[in-house]
Parts: sequence; structure tokens; C-alpha cells
Amino acid sequence: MNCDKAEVLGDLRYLKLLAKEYPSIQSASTETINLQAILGLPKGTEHFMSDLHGEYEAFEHILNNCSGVIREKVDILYGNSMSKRDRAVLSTLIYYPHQKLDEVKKTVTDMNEWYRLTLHRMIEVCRLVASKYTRSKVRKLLPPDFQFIIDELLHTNYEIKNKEQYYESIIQSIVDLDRADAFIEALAGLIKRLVVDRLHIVGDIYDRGPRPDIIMERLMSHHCVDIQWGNHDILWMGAAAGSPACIANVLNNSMQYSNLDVIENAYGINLRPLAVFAQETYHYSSCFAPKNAKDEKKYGPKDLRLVSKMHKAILVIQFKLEGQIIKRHPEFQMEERLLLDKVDYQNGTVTIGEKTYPLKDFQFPTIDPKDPYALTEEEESVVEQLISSFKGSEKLQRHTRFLYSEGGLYKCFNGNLLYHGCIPFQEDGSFMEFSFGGERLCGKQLVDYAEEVARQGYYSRPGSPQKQYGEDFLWFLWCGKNSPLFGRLRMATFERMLIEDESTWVEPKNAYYTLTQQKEICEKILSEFGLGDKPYSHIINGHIPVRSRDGEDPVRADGKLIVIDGGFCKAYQKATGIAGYTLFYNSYGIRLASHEPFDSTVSAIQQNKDIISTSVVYETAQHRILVRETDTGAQLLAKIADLKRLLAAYMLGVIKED
Ligand SMILES: O=P(O)(O)OC[C@H]1O[C@](O)(COP(=O)(O)O)[C@@H](O)[C@@H]1O
Ligand SMILES: [Mn+2]
Repeated sequence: MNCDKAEVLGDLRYLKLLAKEYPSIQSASTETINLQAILGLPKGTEHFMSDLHGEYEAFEHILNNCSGVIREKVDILYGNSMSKRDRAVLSTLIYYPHQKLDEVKKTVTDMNEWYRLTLHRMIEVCRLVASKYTRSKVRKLLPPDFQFIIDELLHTNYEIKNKEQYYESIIQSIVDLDRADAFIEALAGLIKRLVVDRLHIVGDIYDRGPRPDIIMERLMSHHCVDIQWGNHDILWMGAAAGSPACIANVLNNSMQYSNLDVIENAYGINLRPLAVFAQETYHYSSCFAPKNAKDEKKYGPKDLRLVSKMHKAILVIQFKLEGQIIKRHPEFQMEERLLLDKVDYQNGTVTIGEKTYPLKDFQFPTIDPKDPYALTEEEESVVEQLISSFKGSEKLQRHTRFLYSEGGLYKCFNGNLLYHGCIPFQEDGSFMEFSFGGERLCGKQLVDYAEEVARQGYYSRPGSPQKQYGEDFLWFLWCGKNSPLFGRLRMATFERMLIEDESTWVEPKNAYYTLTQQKEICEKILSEFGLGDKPYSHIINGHIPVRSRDGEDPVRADGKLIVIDGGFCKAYQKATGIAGYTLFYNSYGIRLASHEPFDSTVSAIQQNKDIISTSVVYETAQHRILVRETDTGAQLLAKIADLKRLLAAYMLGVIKED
């Protein structure tokens, strides 16, 4: 042991704390040996998804099939000995054990035989996926009810004759005791748990699709997940924090897509005050009808009229509240979005820049042309009630706290840099500067600042200036000019709702999106985040749907940037042509999978459908990547160094063994 005495004595307080966990030379050495062994194992698998947009069924499916990896393992084992259909059934059983079992029972006549074969196969799959972990790690993950049995079955060598009988008799007893279903479910869960070590969500869980809350619940029960906030997530976080402008935007999005179920039923937010106010204040106007109202026959004519009026009411409130924020914060540089004072309320036109456009609807009884951004008393009261409903939703607050605790604006992990939107750039290739909090900020400093203020918006003392600024900043992150989460110059909601001329609907993108076609720019970003010296670093980005139908490639800048927003979002699938990309990073390298549109869970189960269309090996490592080379490896190496110092302290007698 070559530890310097001064070095040992230097952090004695820390070593004494460590000694509580490893109180003897024996326990500290055992742990050191364990950690050394882990360093030599293959790196754990990371799974990346983004832009889920409330599509909980497709999300659940991809989580269950681990982007096609389960099917791949089944094919490795049985490609030559089972039919394609049987392999698909076995895979579906692993994805949806409960539902698939119900179905199998309707068709299979000899269940005894089926259970025996299936259990054998599932244990083999389990053994294959467990092989890259230490026995101790696998043991810790075993479902408690079947811990001993699975451990035995995984490690029994079937080839040895006298073990064969032992193995068979365990399986037969499981079947005889009617525990086969529970056992299959436990094995399926274990296989999925072993295939993916860590899940990364690169933003936009919320909006457009039906049930983001179900996705949140699923993420909260996941064994290891991190989230990079998307602009839609930050919007909901702002709403949960009580920002009235964010609340109005959340409601606008939900009404636009007829998603009031999430608001009212999932999160228990009371929309009655808004409904009553809208009913009394507005006439029906078709430009505020939900996008998909007709397609999905969601509404009867009365409901449609009411929702459209509520939509108009909340949009007017939104435009007023946004105007107030823009005026409070000249540093956001968004004055060009002040449009209510550019409206000619007599003639029904708006002047934007040099041009004047007719408005599709110009009945605005609550707007005082002399003070267009002021809420009326009634609007004020609706907003107050909505704030208290959003803040009082236990479920929404629980989900928001999870987004804060497991999420952030970006993450550096195993050499990769993950974020949803962009790092704002000038056209000339330099980082774009913003004046916030009395400082000029750009690049990493900008996003670090933005994350701090985003936290302030939720956690600061109610009524404090910090809270107000934080809430306004959450709104800025959602749709602010060149915000790192939004990445565009403007959000043209006013124009999209009220102006016919589509040339006004354009939302120009920040220079980031063209510049990052260049490898040097991506390398500049990676260096900014301390990943410049790592040859295998990539930026993993969401936010902008990849139009694969038009030949767009998710892999850019010689492979330095990968965009994995392929569009889980059903509304965007016509444009993209597919239903999303997901990324898998295991010890052999990185692989990109593209997915076909997901029909429904029922058809996935009945027809054993996978939705992987292609799986492209994107980058193969030159050698199998070991834990030693990962971020976890670096932490383990640091811990080994600490344990060695502890051992030295025991040997020097500076700390006594317990
Ligand atoms: O296509 P939709 O749902 O009408 O939404 C359009 C709005 O959504 C946005 O694209 C933001 O959402 P994304 O983060 O998914 O791009 C806005 O820029 C735009 O105004
Ligand atoms: Mn987005």
C-alpha cells in the first residue's frame, strides 16, 4: 500500500465517515476487490428517447421492447430453432406478459407443455442478458418472490447430467403450484430491467398527445432515468409553479389538441370558472376550434362551441399576460411580440412591421384599446382560480418535483452531451450573448444560469421578486426569442390563430440549426461543455422533427450530432414519415433505431407487432467498452482510491478497526 501518511491524515474526517460503512480491513478490501471486478465488466446499456408528446402507448411499447433489443436477443438464441412467429410471440410475452398470457390461454391446448417450454426459454434469455453483470448485481435485482429460484436456475449448468433433473423439477413445481404466470411476469420484468441500465429522456414529455401524466408515472417508477427538459416540459413546470402566462399557454395547447382530459381528469384542474366566463363573454368563432375536433368526433356541436369559446378566452388572457412579461423584461428583447397594441379594433386589422393584415376574428370585448394588456376584473378572477387549481393539483406537483429532481437543461454523460433545444448561436458561428442578471452570458454559462433561474421559479419564496423573475423566465424558456429550449426567433401563436396569410406563421430558427451541420461547430459546443478531448463524444438533440420522408438524416456533422426527434407525436407523422428515432448505447457502440407509427397496444399484443423498421449501427466501438472507461468507472476508481487510503489508515493505526 503506497499511501502517503500526510495524505491519509489530510482527509481524516472523510475517512472516518467511510469507516462507518467499511469498519474493518476485511470489509474495505472486499469492497475494493468487488469494485475492481466491476471495472472490468462491459459498460451498461443506455437508452435514449425524446419528444414523447403524451404518446404513452408508443412510449410504453418502446420501453418494453427496449428499442428492438429484446427481439434481437431472442433471435440470437432461437434464430435457427424457432419459427419467426414463435419468436415474435415469445418477444411479445416479454413485453406484455400479463396481457399476452391471457391471450395464449385462449389458443393453447396443452398449457403444461407450453409453460415448461416457455419458462426454459425465458430463463435462457434472462441468462444471456444477465451475463454482462456481476452475480451480486443480478442478485440484487431479482424479484423478491422468486429470488432463490431464479438465482438457482440462472446458475445451474444444464449440461451437467445430475443438475438437469434438479432444474426440470424446479420448473415442474412452478407449473404444478400454479405459479407459472407470476413467474413469467417476474422473469419478463427482470429481462427488461437487465437490458437497459439507464434511460435518458431528451425532453418534451408533455403536450399534443393524450396522456403525458401516464408517461410521468411510468418514469417515476423506472429504475434509473434522467430527463433533459424540453420547452413543453418547462411550460408545464412554469404552470405548476403558478406562472399565469405558462398556465394560459398550457391550456391553449390542450384546447388546440382536445386534450382537456389530462387537465381535468388526470390533474384535477377545475375549468368551470373559465367555462362560465367564456360562455358569458364570447360568441362562437371557428378559428378557435380544436385542430382535431372534426377528425376524432370528440365533441358534439354544443361542446365544440363551448371549447372554442374557452380557447378564445384563454388566448386573449395569454396575449395580455405575455405582453405584461415582455414589458417587465426588456432584456428578453421581445418587444416585436407586442401585438395587441398594433391591432386596429375598429377595422379588424393588425400591423406587423410594415404590413397590415386583416384579422379572422376581431370581437375582443375584454380588450381596452387604450390599455390592451390589462386583464379585466373577471379575467383576473379566472386567472386567480386557475393558479390555485394548478398549484393545488397534488399529482401535477408530484410530477413537477420529479422533473426538477431528475432533470436539468442538459447532461454530460459518458462523453455525450444531451439537451433538447439548442445552444444559441450568432450567424457568424460565435455563441449568442444574452444580458441576464446584469451579466453577458453565452454558451455553457447561459444554460447554467437558465437552469438556476428555472429552479428559482418553482422553489423561491412565494411573493418574492426571485419567484416572480423565475416564473417569467420559465415562460421565456418556453417560447422566448432564441431561448436555448425553444431555439426560434418567435412563436407565432397570434398569427397562426388570427391571420390567414401563412407567410406570417413562420418561426425562423436560430443559426444553431444550420451551423451544426458542421463538425467544427459541434466540436466547439462539446469543448464548451468539457467534452472536447473525448473522441467518442456526440451531441444528442431532440426538438426538431427529422423529416426522414424528405431524406433528412438524423445523423449530422460527420456523426457528431444525432437528432432523435423523429416524432412520436402523431400530429407530426405525416411530415416525418416515421414515428421516431431512439438511440441505444451499449458496450459495442451506438445504434439508432427508427420506428414505424404505433397503432395500438391491443394490436401489438394480438399480432405480436414490433414497430422497429430499421436499426442502423451508427458507430461501433473499436473494442468492447468497459465500465472502467465510463463516468461510473471514474466514480468507482475514485472510490477505490478512497478505500485504499482507508486501508492505509487502518494499517497505520490512525483509524481503529471496529
Ligand atoms: O404544430 P402545433 O402543435 O400547432 O404547434 C406549433 C407550435 O409548437 C411549436 O413548434 C413548439 O413545439 P415543439 O417544441 O414541439 O417544436 C411552436 O414553435 C409552434 O408555434
Ligand atoms: Mn420541443
